Amino acid sequence: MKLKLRRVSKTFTGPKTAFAAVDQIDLDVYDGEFLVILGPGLCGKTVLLDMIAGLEEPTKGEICLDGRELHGPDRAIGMVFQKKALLPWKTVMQNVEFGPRMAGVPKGERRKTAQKFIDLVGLTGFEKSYPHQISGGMKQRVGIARAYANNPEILILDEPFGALDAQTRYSMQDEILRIWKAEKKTILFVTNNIEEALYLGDRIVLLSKCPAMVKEIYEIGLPRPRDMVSEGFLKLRERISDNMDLSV
Ligand SMILES: Nc1ncnc2c1ncn2[C@@H]1O[C@H](COP(=O)(O)OP(=O)(O)OP(=O)(O)O)[C@@H](O)[C@H]1O
Repeated sequence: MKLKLRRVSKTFTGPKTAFAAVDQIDLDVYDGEFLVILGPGLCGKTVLLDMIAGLEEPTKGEICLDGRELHGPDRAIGMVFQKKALLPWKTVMQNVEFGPRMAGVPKGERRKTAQKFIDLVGLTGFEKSYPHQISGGMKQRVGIARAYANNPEILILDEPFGALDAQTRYSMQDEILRIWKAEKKTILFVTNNIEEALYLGDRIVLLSKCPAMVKEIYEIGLPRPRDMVSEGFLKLRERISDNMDLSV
């Protein structure tokens, strides 16, 4: 077991009100798996991820990585965001080597690491480009390379392809599977899109509407690459769709 969540809850308290965003989530994430967290819009997915990433402290419950309880951000956990993740004044290379640089990795070594992941995400030749000079899909590739360059044990991707056009989104889904197979790191991938969840995940954790609770966990036994119009895929899509709370 890589990551363990036990009765993790988050309530935001204002001067007069309390708002429960996440309610008693129990979750086990296996080493090396591709786990998808699926839930309707505004159900509390980002709040849950922020707690795993150490950006928010749970109100109750505990989060353990390899048996050790997490408090605050941890280098073992890397994040790829939907947008605004890149430093606009830095080149692709500088963005990817930023983490290792902050960690004090010597220049030669961090260049080598950054180049490896730039190549892995298919951006060879764009090292000197700035974020405004590349497309949305390419920016997400840089975000993925940057997260991997920090050598995390778990990668969290929060709706990373949500802002991309449909065609780019499909190709990025294949890319992330290819990278996951090559690097063998545990991935926690959040989406509100059932097809995307079914195309990618070893398992899908379906969350309820806010406050987020685990509604059901699906083991997706379908072979990869998955055929989105196969009978198995469509049946599972229907089952999940029937079980998914409507957005807000
Ligand atoms: N710091 C905060 N203070 C108060 N309420 C918050 C805070 N952060 C999030 N919330 C509330 O928690 C709920 C869940 O938000 P969250 O961003 O986790 O949803 P989500 O499932 O990630 O949404 P989406 O699918 O749109 O990305 C929302 O109603 C939001 O307003």
